[in-house]
Formats: sequence, C-alpha cells, structure tokens
Amino acid sequence: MGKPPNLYAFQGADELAAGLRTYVLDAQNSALERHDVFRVGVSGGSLPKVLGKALLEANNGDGKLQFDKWEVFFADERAVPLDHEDSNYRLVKEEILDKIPSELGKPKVYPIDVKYLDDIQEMADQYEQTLVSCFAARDSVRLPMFDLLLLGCGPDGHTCSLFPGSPLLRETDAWVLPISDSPKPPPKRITLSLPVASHGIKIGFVATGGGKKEIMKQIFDTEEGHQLPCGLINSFAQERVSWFVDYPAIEGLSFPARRGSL
Ligand SMILES: O=C(O)[C@H](O)[C@@H](O)[C@H](O)[C@H](O)COP(=O)(O)O
Repeated sequence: MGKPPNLYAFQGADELAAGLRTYVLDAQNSALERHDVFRVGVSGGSLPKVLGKALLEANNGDGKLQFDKWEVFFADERAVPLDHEDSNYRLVKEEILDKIPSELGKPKVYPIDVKYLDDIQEMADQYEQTLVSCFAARDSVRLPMFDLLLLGCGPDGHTCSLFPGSPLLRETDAWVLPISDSPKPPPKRITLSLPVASHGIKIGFVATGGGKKEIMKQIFDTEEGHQLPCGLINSFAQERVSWFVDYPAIEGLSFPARRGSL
C-alpha cells in the first residue's frame, strides 16, 4: 500500500494560486533535470483560469518558469473549432498563453486537429499519434507519462471527459478516446483514457467552492467514491496525486487536509 493522495486546502484563491505555483515549479524543475522538457496535460472547466493566476499573477520571486521548455497537451477537449466558446484550447490560450510575457518564452502547444471535427474516433486516434510522436514510439512505451497532469473534478466526480459509470473507464489499451454523449455539454469530445490519466509523474486536481463539497466527501470519505473517475485516479496514483482545494470545498470532510501550505 502506498501513501494516500495529498490534500492541500487554502483559505482563498490567492493562497491556492501561490500553492499551485510552487507545485508546478517543482514539477517543472524536476522534469527539466530529468529530460530537459516539461510535458503537461491540462483540462478545461475552471482549471485554466486558476492555473493562469498561479503562473502569471502569483509570482513572489520563488523560481523561474521556463515556458520555452513546456509542451502543453489537452487532458480532454471538446470537438469544436479552436476559437469556439466551448474550446478548452481557447480557454488555455486566453487565460495563459496570450498572457505569458515574452521573456519567459513560449510553450509548444498541441491542440486537436480540427480537420476531424466530424469524426471524433479519427480525432482521438490522431491525438494519440501526437502523443506517440512526442513521448516515444508506441511500441517502446506502454503508456505516455506526463510530467504533470492538471485536472478538474466535476460535481459528479468526473475528470477529463471520463464520467461515472462510463464504459470508457474500462479501456485498457487506447491512450485517447472519443466520447459522443458527454453528459456535460458539448456532447462530442476526446479524452485521455483512465490508464494515461492515472500515469502522470504528478497529478494535480483543482476543486474550489461549496459546490464541490458533497463530491469531495464522496471521493475521500466513502468506499463508493473510490469508483468515481476522480476516486479511481486517487486509488491508482496514490501519493502522486495532490488536490488543491479551498475551505468551502472541504467543509465537513473527515479525510485530513493540510491547511495553508504544501
Ligand atoms: O472540458 C471539460 O469539461 C473539463 O476538462 C472537465 O473535466 C472539467 O475539468 C470538470 O468538469 C471540472 O470543471 P470545473 O472545474 O469547471 O468544475
């Protein structure tokens, strides 16, 4: 048995952003020592905004972000044009990429190929090929290992576009999967599979606000919660997982949270 996931709770958005910044910097620095590149997978939802704040507003002189060494991938993406209001790429671009000062360099970003908007199986296969070419040949790597995955948690316990009870949760082979009936709109998306989403060197979840407190209790305090997508990642990746939450999101939680710092 490994250690349980880390749960870091912060009073407000500023404190959370500072904690998340330290975490991302640590992940960046150890990745750069390991292989001179920092491969990050990010989700949509509220995550890009929080991450933008952590990276670009919470700077307290604690270290240098080397964006020119970053490769940014999408943990899930909606099958819409890149400038569409539902696009996770658009969100990441507006909240982060467009705001990076030029002296910090520019990340290399891997959006979906919009040629395949009408064929999401092909879109997923193509995105898997992108991962293959960035992470090494498929034959030599059983699963791509992100240096850092930054994920959200839906009020039903979904993460990426892996929803509770979905047959996609049983996938053991594909790295990237299409979904055509997402309960959260829009319905057509692609997502990392559960084995890949559980395989990051570090996996950070961000969940804030009182709207998350019931699902946090289920995930951390109940046996059934371990079967939810977020709970499954907790179980597989254990201490490689760190949750960044605010106090309202953990109101009434029994699982011990570390308050105020990493
Ligand atoms: O594109 C998406 O829909 C997201 O990747 C999704 O998995 C999100 O992360 C969760 O729904 C949490 O969203 P919030 O942080 O907005 O609650």
